[in-house]
Amino acid sequence: MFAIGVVAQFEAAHRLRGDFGPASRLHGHTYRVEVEVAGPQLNDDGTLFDLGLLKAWVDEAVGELNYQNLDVLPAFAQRNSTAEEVARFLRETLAPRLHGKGLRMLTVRVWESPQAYAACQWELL
Ligand SMILES: Nc1nc2c(c(=O)[nH]1)N=C([C@H](O)[C@H](O)COP(=O)(O)OP(=O)(O)OP(=O)(O)O)CN2
Ligand SMILES: [Zn+2]
Repeated sequence: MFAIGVVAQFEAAHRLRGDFGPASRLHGHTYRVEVEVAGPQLNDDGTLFDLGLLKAWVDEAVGELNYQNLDVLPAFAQRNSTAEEVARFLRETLAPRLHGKGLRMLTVRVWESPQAYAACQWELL
């Protein structure tokens, strides 16, 4: 299996509903996003998939969240804006573009701080 990945960053505010202590008040994070795709075969040009295209798609998806209050976005209307749900949003945005390209697995990792992350893995075939 081969894998490639890109990294992006965004700033956003949110509050969590539930028993999250200070995190139930409005606050912000500098989120770090890591997106990896994996597959068994390289193309004739020696790549698994074009890193530039992957980066452009990730930047576009992350751009929808940058400098937003996550809680007022339609994507989070019925969901707590946890790092897991941010990872889910990015997976749901990216996966349709990645299907049918010989890739097997999409992994999205969302860091809320340098110490804490949530990840979402999705089979692409
Ligand atoms: N499973 C999850 N748990 C929590 C999430 C999450 O996304 N998934 N998010 C939060 C809050 O967003 C919170 O802002 C994070 O707070 P905390 O873990 O306390 O981290 P801090 O850096 O703000 O605090 P330190 O104690 O200084 O590390 C909470 N839980
Ligand atoms: Zn938070």
